[in-house]
Amino acid sequence: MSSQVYDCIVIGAGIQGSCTAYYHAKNNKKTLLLEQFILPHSRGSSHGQTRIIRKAYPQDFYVRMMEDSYKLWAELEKEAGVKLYRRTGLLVMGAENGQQYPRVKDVLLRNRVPTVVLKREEFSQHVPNFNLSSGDGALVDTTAGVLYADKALASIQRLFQSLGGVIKDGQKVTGITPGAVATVTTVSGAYQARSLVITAGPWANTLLSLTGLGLPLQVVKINVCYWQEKVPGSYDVQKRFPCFIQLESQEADQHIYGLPSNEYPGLMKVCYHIGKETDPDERDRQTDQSDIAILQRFIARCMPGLVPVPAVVESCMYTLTPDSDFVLDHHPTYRNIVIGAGFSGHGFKFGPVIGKILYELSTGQLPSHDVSPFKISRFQTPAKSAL
Ligand SMILES: Cc1cc2nc3c(=O)[nH]c(=O)nc-3n(C[C@H](O)[C@H](O)[C@H](O)COP(=O)(O)OP(=O)(O)OC[C@H]3O[C@@H](n4cnc5c(N)ncnc54)[C@H](O)[C@@H]3O)c2cc1C
Ligand SMILES: O=C(O)[C@@H]1CCCC=N1
Repeated sequence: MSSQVYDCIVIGAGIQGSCTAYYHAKNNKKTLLLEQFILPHSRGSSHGQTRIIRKAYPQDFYVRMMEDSYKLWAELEKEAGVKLYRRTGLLVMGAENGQQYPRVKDVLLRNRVPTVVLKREEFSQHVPNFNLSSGDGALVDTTAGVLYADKALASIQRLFQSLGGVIKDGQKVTGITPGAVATVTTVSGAYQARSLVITAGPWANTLLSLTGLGLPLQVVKINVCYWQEKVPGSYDVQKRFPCFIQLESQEADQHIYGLPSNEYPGLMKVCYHIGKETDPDERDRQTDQSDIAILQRFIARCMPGLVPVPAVVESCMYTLTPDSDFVLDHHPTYRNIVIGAGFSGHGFKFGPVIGKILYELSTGQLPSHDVSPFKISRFQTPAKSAL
């Protein structure tokens, strides 16, 4: 066992764990970040080149957190000297008389987020090569855009190390002994700290079971599909094509979302916001493609400039809570263990603000945002008894 006692050990070096570790180190806490795989890796939820950043949400609390997150991303960008964000705008479409679109519109306008509501007759002038569904409204959250995810993750880990933080990768955590000084055992060592933060993504429940806790989380595999432009450049970021979210559609109950052609020239990323359940260690054995069939129908109808057969399919995982809101809380039995989990397919953009909140919780400070929507006690299923 290493004789050093860290202020904090963070378990899991995805975006949430890396940001949490960074804010600890920035505040002079001796911090160890443990990761099961050799970094970088593509087996969790934070890999890939791009993610959407937006304020368009149906809940005010997410808009408020995003106000902070945009500022923190800008600080990180400056500190790292790497471009992490590109503004593209986000086109949001959904039934004018539906449940979701009017709520997103109200929340954006109430929070004075720079928003353009598009009239149907001017839609195609602003958004070429896209068919707006009948009955749908459309608006643009103009400050939204693309985050360069892989670059962001690598930059934050580098900044953490430059602040004196220690990363040990290839160190799968196999045991946790809670206590005022907790011990974390990995496949090749044991480490001690006064506080622990568990940010294990799809493996959250595997880790939490080591502390006697289970959360109602469901892990699903997402087919990350890229679709070829029939005419090169039609949906290109350089031509200012926006990101989009189609809230409800005739093809699907869940959102369909897309990012302009960027990382793979001539290929636009369009995905379905749900997938089929998987064991995170067996992700590639989950071969269901029903989401791809939904996307093909949507693309054929609404995006006639794309070939309706995916050109590239990559894999990623969501860890869903029953209400799609995150878990940001203390462990119910061990106060010096803090949990960040269940980011439900929309957590990347919040990385810095989540890192800051988890740092505040683990150092006993009042969190800078209302964390009541993220408490474990909201789940009906009682937490399993502690060890
Ligand atoms: C296809 C797709 C598209 C998405 N699009 C968006 C988007 O546009 N905008 C957005 O904001 N969000 C988006 N998200 C969601 C976002 O990417 C996730 O919410 C976020 O990456 C979750 O990060 P995490 O750190 O919780 O998990 P992860 O990135 O999975 O990190 C957890 C880490 O813990 C490690 N770990 C697990 N167990 C152990 C152990 N025993 N010992 C040591 N280490 C361990 C894992 O190896 C992993 O590296 C998307 C997600 C997917 C899959
Ligand atoms: O978080 C996001 O912005 C994306 C797009 C909508 C569905 C989930 N992820």
